[in-house]
Amino acid sequence: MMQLHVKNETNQLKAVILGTAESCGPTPKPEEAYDPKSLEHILAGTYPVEEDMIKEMDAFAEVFKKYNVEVFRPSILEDCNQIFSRDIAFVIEDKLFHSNILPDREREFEAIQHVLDKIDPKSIVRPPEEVHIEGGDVMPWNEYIFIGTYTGPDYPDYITARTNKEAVEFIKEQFPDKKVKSFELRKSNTNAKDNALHLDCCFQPVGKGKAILHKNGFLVEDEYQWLVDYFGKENIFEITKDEMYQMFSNVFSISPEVVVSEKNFTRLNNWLREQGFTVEEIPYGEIAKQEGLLRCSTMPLIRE
Ligand SMILES: NC(=O)NCCC[C@H](N)C(=O)O
Repeated sequence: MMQLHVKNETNQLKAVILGTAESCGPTPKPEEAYDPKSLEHILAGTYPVEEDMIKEMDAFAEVFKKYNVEVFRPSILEDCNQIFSRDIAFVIEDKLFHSNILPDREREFEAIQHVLDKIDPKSIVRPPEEVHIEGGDVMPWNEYIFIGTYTGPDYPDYITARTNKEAVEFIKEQFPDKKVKSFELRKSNTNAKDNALHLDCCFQPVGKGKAILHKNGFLVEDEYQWLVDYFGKENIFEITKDEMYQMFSNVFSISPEVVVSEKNFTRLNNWLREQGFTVEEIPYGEIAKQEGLLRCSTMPLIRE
């Protein structure tokens, strides 16, 4: 049996699910897009092709190999986009939660059954139907759990709003000893630069107490300010609107010392190195066109 263990975003990674771009299907029709950045590339004729995305994910898998991380891949479903494993499930402490994801993406979960079979069924939790939640919005951070949400009355109008207020209440009930801190995110179905699709699209902790952050991703200034005060201004790398769009906050920590990042994120990668991190740079610019990057492609199962 596999013993799940995830307390935060950065402890030494031992086992992870990494998505796959194999058999991800043809370019979607505009009406099939479920995020504005994919839509933009569908309309411009620049939507990424399978072969290029497979190469990018292979490079990511190589980094895991270098650091002796055990990697599981989803089984391949025909013509199904399975790149973003992060959202379909998430682990907090010793429990794996089966996300109530966008219905268009529900199929992706069945492809990790071979991993679920290794886990004690008592450790697998399916939230009730009214709880909408995706792993990109959930970040365990030691005594805290950070959650990105959207609670406006127009929630049903946003295909980009994935985690609702029922989810925040549900996580609070599941972890009464943790401090659950939620953040209202800015949503746009049509403009990717004004859309924080998930919390990890505008914020992510790195190391033991630093963070990457973008102010405009947050709807409530006090909530953004809470993060600045919690981490300390000197420990924050504030990214621009364009850098959020490029997915700068969606790098991925293998340990408190090692961060996997996109090779063209020069300003961020230099800052990380100045802070003492080892930066493993890989190409991920094609996958970025689907409004997800490295954190989105992974689902950690065990961190030390
Ligand atoms: N955690 C993430 O931010 N995941 C990225 C998911 C992108 C995908 N195109 C979606 O809209 O669901």
